[in-house]
Amino acid sequence: MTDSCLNKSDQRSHIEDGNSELSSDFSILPEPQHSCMKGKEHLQVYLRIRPFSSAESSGGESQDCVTMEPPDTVLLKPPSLSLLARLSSDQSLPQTGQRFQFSKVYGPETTQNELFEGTVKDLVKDVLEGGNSLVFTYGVTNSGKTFTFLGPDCEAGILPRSLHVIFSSIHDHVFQGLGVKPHRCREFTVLNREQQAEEALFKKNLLKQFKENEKSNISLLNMTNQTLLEGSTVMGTDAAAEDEISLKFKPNTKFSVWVSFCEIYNENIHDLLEVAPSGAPRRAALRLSQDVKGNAFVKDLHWVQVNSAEEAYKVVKLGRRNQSFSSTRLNQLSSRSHSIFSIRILSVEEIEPPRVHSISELCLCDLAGSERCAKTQNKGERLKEAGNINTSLLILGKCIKALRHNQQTKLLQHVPFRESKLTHYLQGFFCGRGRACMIVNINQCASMYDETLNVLKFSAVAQKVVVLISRPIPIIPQASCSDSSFSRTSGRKTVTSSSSSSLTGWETSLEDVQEDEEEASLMEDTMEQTDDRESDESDEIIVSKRVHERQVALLKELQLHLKKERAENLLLETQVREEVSREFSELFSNMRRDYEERLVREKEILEERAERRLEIFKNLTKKMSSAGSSSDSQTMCEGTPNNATGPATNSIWWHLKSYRT
Ligand SMILES: Nc1ncnc2c1ncn2[C@@H]1O[C@H](COP(=O)(O)OP(=O)(O)OP(=O)(O)O)[C@@H](O)[C@H]1O
Repeated sequence: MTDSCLNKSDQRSHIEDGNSELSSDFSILPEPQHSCMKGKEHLQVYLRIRPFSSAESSGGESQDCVTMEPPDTVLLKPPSLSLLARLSSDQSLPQTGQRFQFSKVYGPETTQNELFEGTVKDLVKDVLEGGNSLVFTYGVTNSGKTFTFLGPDCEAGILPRSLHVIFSSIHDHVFQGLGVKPHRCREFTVLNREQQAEEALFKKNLLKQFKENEKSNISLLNMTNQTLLEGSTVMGTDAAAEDEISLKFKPNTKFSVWVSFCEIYNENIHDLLEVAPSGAPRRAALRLSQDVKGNAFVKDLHWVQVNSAEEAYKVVKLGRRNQSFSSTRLNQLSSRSHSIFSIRILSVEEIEPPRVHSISELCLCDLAGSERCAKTQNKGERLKEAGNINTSLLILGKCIKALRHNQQTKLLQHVPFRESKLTHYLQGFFCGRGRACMIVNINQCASMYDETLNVLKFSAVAQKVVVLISRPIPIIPQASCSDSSFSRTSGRKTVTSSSSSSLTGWETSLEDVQEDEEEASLMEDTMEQTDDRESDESDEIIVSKRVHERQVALLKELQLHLKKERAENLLLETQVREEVSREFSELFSNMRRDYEERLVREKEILEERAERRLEIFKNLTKKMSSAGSSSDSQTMCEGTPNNATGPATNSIWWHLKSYRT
């Protein structure tokens, strides 16, 4: 049953793709109007400076280009050999350097734990409380993004630390059932027994694959001398009891945690948890779809339910193993794709059937590094990868710039979210889905000065972008089954708590549901499904009529309110349109008047000039006839004045010449 539900909704997604709301592309991040909005804040931008490697130190890379000015500023000075420095020395200009400000700057000595505590932990807390958050690492190749994101086992990065904190905070409140699963972008689906068995099998096979791969991982590690894929424990010995976040647990409420892992490689999305077809070099490309609200989600992406941080970490490692990375001149283990690890937490009331109260998400992205092909000396496939990486990062830059522009001026600029898969996927987080944080990584190498300067300039713009933070409206927990279900025998369709809440999200409200016909019909589909499922169970009346009537009355009242609001909006829009067209026609008629006046003036000037020339010509002919000398006139016709003919002839010759030119 749910299968067909999924199919239908998936088909719908295709249609929605075309109907997506363009308005969000012009997002100016308006004042929060929605009841679920919490506020707005600047995009948090943190800077991490990685230490020199021994090879870099001995190779003369250390030229004091980067100076930290704690807590939030960095000074970048050109090295003696950089292009800019050459220019400035040529022109005898002082080499001053540029200052950049961040939310906070973390120096080379910063430990992984200090960075996590100062940047991501707060976002994890927010997600555990029902919010949505995005964290992404940004920087040039070999700047330490993957180290920050994942890190070696002995120095776990932000991803394993987030998993550790999530599970140590919810400890014995993990919902281990497979009855509810995240669906699309902000919904969930209820699984029947068969589907639950399929989920369990998929997870079992995945973890089995992990075991099989462990041996080959170790041989890979020996080859590359990297530890990113090693081991199976989260954070090794670094884990501490104080890492957990204290939460207020509602009675009977548990947390169902699901994870997914995908990469964007050469503008194609691949599921890193999918087994590649035998012989195929790569997994099938997945589609980026949208729900009716224009929220992007990856269609057919696998979501795996995890019961512990260790289990989740195994999934991370397995996905990482499938990710595209290769050796370039600048980095032995360079990520050739943007990887996106998502953790969705469903807050579930443990009753029969389970009821979902909220869905929240922590999205962690490790972006591939921008690179100069002259420096990496990439060729063939690597060059193509680099081109795609640079293009998508460029578009991210354009989006950030346009968002910033739209916040500063009234004239809205198009935000090109859809020009790359990465920005399209992340769009929601820049337009009110939740909090966003960027960790900018730089290395201090003198040879990377120009690239680092560009990264810092981009960060300075990003730092000023304001993002809306919305919180999901919690689904009001219903006291009992009888309060939440409609009677079959009263001629209505059965709605279980799950279907009524399957539209949960950061921007779902009654308004959304009623406004959107597609959403409503989707809800009806779900109703039908549930209807069939319930029909097997009982025909009993399980409705509290009083509650039902109250809800119907509320619904009618809201509908009326909505109609009124729509009418008002329509009126306002008409007025605005009229005003705009009036202003434009006034502008055009003014322009026309101006042009006409100019034309008249030009005509007058031309006439005046023509008359003057005629006058000159007449005078000339008069003078010529009075001069009378045939030899003079002959000389004039040949175009050469003759000194012997006297000043009058010369002056005529000069006038004629100037008249010709
Ligand atoms: N804070 C740090 N402390 C110690 N070593 C670091 C640190 N950050 C990065 N490194 C080391 O620097 C090298 C490059 O780091 P990393 O692979 O994370 O770069 P990257 O930005 O992800 O590169 P790419 O974009 O090419 O994948 C690695 O050897 C890593 O171990």
